[in-house]
Amino acid sequence: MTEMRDATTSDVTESGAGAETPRLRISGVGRDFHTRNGVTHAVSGIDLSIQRGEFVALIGRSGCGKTTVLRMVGGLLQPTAGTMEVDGKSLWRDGRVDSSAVTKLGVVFQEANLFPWFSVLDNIALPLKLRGVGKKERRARAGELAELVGLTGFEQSYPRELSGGMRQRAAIARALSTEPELLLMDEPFGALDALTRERMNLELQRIVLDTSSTVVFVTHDIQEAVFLADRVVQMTPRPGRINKILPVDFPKPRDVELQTTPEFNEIVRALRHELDEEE
Ligand SMILES: Nc1ncnc2c1ncn2[C@@H]1O[C@H](COP(=O)(O)OP(=O)(O)OP(=O)(O)O)[C@@H](O)[C@H]1O
Repeated sequence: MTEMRDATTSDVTESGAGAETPRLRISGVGRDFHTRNGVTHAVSGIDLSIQRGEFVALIGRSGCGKTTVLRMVGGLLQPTAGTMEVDGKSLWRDGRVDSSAVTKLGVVFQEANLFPWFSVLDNIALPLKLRGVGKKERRARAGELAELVGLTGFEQSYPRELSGGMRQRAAIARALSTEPELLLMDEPFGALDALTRERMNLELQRIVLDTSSTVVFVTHDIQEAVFLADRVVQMTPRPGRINKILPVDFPKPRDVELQTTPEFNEIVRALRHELDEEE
C-alpha cells in the first residue's frame, strides 16, 4: 500500500541531527502579490528540504503556486516570508539574491527564451561562453548536448527555424551545459509530443544520474512526476501550500515499462485521488 506523508511531518527526519546540509532548504516561505484587486497570497508556509542528488517533482492544480515557488528558488522572485538556502547559504539577503548561489542553478521554464540572433549551437554554448570556456571546448560540448536532445543537424539553425518542441529541447541543452548543481524545470516537456516527451524523460533521467544533479521539476503530468521523481510534492491552492509529500522508491534508472506495473499505477492513482479530493 502506498503511504502518503503529511507535509507537516516530512522534513523532521531530513533536518534532524547528523543530516547533511541539504542542497536546498525552504523554510516558512510565502509570497504575496499586491494587485489592483487586493492581495493574492500565492504561496504560504512552504517547508521543504531537498538533498543532493534528489529529484523532486511539484504537482498541483493550475494556480497552486508551483511556478511561484520555482521562481523564488531560481532567484527571480523575492519571497515575502521565510528563508531559502542553497547548500546552507541564504539565497536572498537584504532584498538581494546571492549571485554565487545563482551560478549553481540551471533553469528551464515553459518558454525556451532562446536568443533569436544566435544559432542553436551558440545558444546552447552561451552559459559556457559567459563562464570563459574556450571556443573549441564549448562548441564540442554544445554539439554533444545538441545530439543528446535530438537536435543533430540543426546546430546552425536559428530558433525561428525550429518547432516549439525543438526550441524547448535547445533550452534544456543550454541549461545542462554547465552541469548545474540544482536544475529547476517548469513544465519543460509540456510542449512536446508524447513520444518525444517519453524520450526526453529517459534522457533527463540519464543526465541527472550521470551528473548527480539535484532537480526540482514542475509538471501537470502525474505519470511523468512519478516516473522521474524520488519524491512527489503535491500542492493545493488559495494560498498555495504543500499538502502531501509522496516518496517514490523504485530503483533507478527506471525503464518506461515501469509505467505498466501495478505498483507504479497505485502511486499515480493515490496522487490523482488527492487532487480529486480538492474539488
Ligand atoms: N506576478 C503576479 N502578480 C499577481 N499574481 C500572481 C503573479 N504571479 C502569480 N500570481 C498568482 O499567484 C498564484 C499562483 O500562481 P502560479 O503561476 O505560481 O501557479 P502555478 O501552480 O504555477 O499555475 P500553472 O500550473 O497554471 O502554471 C495564482 O493565483 C496567480 O494568479
